[in-house]
Amino acid sequence: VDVSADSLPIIDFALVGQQKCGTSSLWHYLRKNSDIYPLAGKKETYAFCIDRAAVPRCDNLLQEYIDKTERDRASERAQGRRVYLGDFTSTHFACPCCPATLKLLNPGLKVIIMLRDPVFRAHSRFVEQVQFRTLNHTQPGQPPGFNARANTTSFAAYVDWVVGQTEACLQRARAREGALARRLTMECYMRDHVIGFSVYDSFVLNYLEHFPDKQVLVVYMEDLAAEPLRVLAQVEAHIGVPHFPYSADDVGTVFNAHGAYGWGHALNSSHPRKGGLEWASTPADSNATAVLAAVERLRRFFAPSVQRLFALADEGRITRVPQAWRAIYGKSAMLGGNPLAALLSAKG
Ligand SMILES: Nc1ncnc2c1ncn2[C@@H]1O[C@H](COP(=O)(O)OS(=O)(=O)O)[C@@H](OP(=O)(O)O)[C@H]1O
Repeated sequence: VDVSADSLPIIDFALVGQQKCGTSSLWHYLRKNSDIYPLAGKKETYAFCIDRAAVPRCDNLLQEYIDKTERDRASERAQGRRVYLGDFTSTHFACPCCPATLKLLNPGLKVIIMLRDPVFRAHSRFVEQVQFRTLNHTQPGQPPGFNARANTTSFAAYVDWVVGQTEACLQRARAREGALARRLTMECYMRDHVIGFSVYDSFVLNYLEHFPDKQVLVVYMEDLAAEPLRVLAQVEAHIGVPHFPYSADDVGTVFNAHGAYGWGHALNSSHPRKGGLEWASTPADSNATAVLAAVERLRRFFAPSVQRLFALADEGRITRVPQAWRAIYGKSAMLGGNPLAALLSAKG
C-alpha cells in the first residue's frame, strides 16, 4: 500500500451528522475497525460548524485543519499503515457552507449522513437539553436561536413557540427566489437545534449539490438498530475501507441514549432498552393530550420535508427510507390519525 503523503487525500470521509441520530453508536462501532481513524482521535471536531444558531465557521483556517490531518497521517505512516481518515462531526450537516468547504479539502470525499425519525430526533434533543439545563444557551458571540427565547421545560410549550417562530422565518425566506431562498430556508432551520435540525431535506440537497450522489451515503438510525451489521458493511463499502468482522457484542450496545447520556456511555446491558426507539418522558409534560397535539403538529410540520426524502429515495439518489417513515409521514398517512400516538406510551 502506498502510504506516502502525496498519494492520499487530506481527509477520506466525513460523518456529518445529523446530531442525535445515532452518531455516537456508529462512531463506537466503526472504531473497532482499525483501518478507520477519526481526525484528531475525536468525535466532534466542530471544525466548520457547531450547534445553537451558530453562524458556521467555514472561514476557519484550512491550513490548521490540514495540519491536523497531516499529523494523523504521519503517525499512522510511521506504522506503515494506510488508514481511512474521517471527520466525525454531527454539526456539519445543518451547515450551508460545510459541503463547499469539505469539497475544497477533498473533491472525492465520501460523505455519510445519518438520519432518524424527525419527531423522535427533536424530542431526543429536547430531553437531553432539558436534562443538561442548556436548552436556552447560545455560543459566545453568536446570535441567539429561537430556542434561546423559549424559556420552558415543557416539550408541548416548546413546540408551540419554535414552530411558530420557524414558520414566520420560512415565510420571509420563501418570499425570495432560487439559491437565496434555499439559503435563507436553511438559516431558519439552523436557528433551532431541536426542531429545525430535524428538517433534513434542505441539508441533504445541499450536500447533493456539491458532491456526486454516489459520494453521499444516507443511513438511518432505525436501520442501524434493526440490522447493524448490514448498515456497517454499507458504510465500510462507501468509505472503501476493508471490512471488519464485527461481533454481535460489538454492535449490540446503544450509546448516548436517554438515561445514559454521553458519547462514551453505553446503555447498561443488564437493563436492555431500545434507546432512541423508545419515547422518553418529560416531567413538565404531565398533560398527555397536549403532548399528543404537539407531536401531531410536528408530524404535519415535518411531513413535506420527509416526503421530499421519499422522492429522492424513489429516484435512487439516496438510500431507501425506513418503511415505518412512510406509514407516519407519507401522503396517505397524513389523511388519517397520528400513528406516532401508539409509540408514545413507553417511558424512558
Ligand atoms: N442502535 C440504536 N438503537 C436505538 N437507538 C439508538 C441506537 N444508537 C443510538 N441510538 C439513539 O440515538 C440517540 C443519540 O444520538 P447521537 O449519538 O447522534 O447523539 S449526539 O448528537 O452525539 O449527542 C439516542 O436517542 P435518545 O435515547 O432518544 O436520546 C440513542 O438512544
